[in-house]
Amino acid sequence: MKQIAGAVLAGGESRRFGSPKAFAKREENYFFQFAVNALRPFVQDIYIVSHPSLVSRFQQMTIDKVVIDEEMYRGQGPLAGIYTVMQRTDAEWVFVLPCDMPYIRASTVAKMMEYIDEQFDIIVSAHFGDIQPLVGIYHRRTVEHIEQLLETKNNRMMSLLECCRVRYVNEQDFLEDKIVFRNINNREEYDNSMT
Ligand SMILES: Nc1nc2c(ncn2[C@@H]2O[C@H](COP(=O)(O)OP(=O)(O)OP(=O)(O)O)[C@@H](O)[C@H]2O)c(=O)[nH]1
Ligand SMILES: [Mg+2]
Repeated sequence: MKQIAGAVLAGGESRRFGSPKAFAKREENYFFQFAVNALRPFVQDIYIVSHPSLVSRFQQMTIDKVVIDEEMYRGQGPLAGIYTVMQRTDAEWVFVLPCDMPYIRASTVAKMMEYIDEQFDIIVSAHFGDIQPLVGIYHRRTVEHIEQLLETKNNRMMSLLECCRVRYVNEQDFLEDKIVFRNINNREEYDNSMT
């Protein structure tokens, strides 16, 4: 099997949520743990990529690698997180998940991985037209494009997708419960999803 690393993006500021989303809870687990647990069976290493203020908290809670966004691009969003993990790993592919999808499943990760294909640079979830760049598998060859975008302060994930060969995995490839891709941005979404 191709070498693959896991990246859990947890370097946002959770401004809308009001406290670090990675440490919000669903049942007995912290949000970031759902991403970690979903990736665990399939990847060699998992990198939690966050920012300096959260590092020690993560380190107390996990055996996985906790890294911070490269200083040069800190504050530039998820692309900076993916860039950082690609600098740390020599894995050919990086499976990216956000820290705020508390219904994500290992079975979803497994099904996405079936679409890894050297003809593509990126495999991305796009169920029912809902493109989820943060549920995606990125080949390390994309790092050059990522770097170019970050250099020019273009931080949009969609800009990366536009300049790469992307396999959009949709509901015809495999049917997944919509709840799996639910991400939590604010308190209202949290309250609605927990009740
Ligand atoms: N490593 C890293 N991850 C990020 C960065 N910005 C956002 N993320 C992560 O990307 C995912 C989606 O981001 P958002 O939903 O915007 O979360 P957020 O930025 O923490 O929240 P807001 O401040 O409300 O936008 C979350 O898992 C974030 O932790 C960043 O600069 N670096
Ligand atoms: Mg944000």
